[in-house]
Amino acid sequence: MSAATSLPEPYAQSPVDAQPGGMPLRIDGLLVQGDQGRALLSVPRLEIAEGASLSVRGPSGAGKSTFLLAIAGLLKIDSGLVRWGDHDLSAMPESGRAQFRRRWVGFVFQDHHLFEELSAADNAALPSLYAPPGLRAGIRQRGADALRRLGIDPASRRPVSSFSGGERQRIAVARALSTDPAILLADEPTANLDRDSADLLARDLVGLARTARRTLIVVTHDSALQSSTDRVIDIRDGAMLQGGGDIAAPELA
Ligand SMILES: Nc1ncnc2c1ncn2[C@@H]1O[C@H](COP(=O)(O)OP(=O)(O)OP(=O)(O)O)[C@@H](O)[C@H]1O
Repeated sequence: MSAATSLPEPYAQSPVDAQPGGMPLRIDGLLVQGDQGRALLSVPRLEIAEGASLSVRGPSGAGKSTFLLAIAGLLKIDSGLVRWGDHDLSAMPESGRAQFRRRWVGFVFQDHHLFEELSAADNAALPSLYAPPGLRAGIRQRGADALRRLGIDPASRRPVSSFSGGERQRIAVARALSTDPAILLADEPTANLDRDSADLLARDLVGLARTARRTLIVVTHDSALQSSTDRVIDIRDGAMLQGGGDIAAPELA
């Protein structure tokens, strides 16, 4: 397995790019409840500027994935506001949230959610199935480019079931990047990588947020990734502890 290499070109330079930049996030009084009505997550207030990057940390079971799923529109929000730019997820039905996700969000799941029988390139290009015809070739191309830069051969026809854990993780990242998302959300994106590959991926993801003004939020135990993002917040027992409030994007040099 070759080490991950850097992602040198800002994604904004792609010819199919239709994204003006990232999107600011505003959360107010967010509450997510579990099946029995137990409070799984409470976030009183959080504002993140477009182009800012944020790490979320906390012990197992604290509610980190719940936070990510809630701001991706993958969970029903019981009360409060979750708004990306002008898009109020908390007021949308599931169909509207799904549309929003396909258009604006790249999501790296903790367990990758790959299609085992498909190749790396087909997995990376999956968002093209839902995209308007005019954007499909660009998504496929961008998925293949991201795979190559992450050290995976996009020409391989092997099913992803035969790939290692770290390779699968990078395929999941390439898929999230294939649509050039305004918002990139990733659950433990470096968990299965060796130190060098993890550092390169961290640098590239944070660099992408900065140069192309994408909004990046990662759940991570990786202290190197945490320290490369603009802010770190802690979630414990379903509550945001510190570091909330306003998170600004850094000025470009
Ligand atoms: N639909 C649900 N109904 C009830 N409880 C739930 C539901 N979904 C998640 N939980 C519980 O909510 C808590 C938070 O889960 P979550 O996956 O957000 O934790 P996490 O911080 O991401 O943990 P890890 O680091 O282990 O992945 C856990 O105790 C989990 O079992």
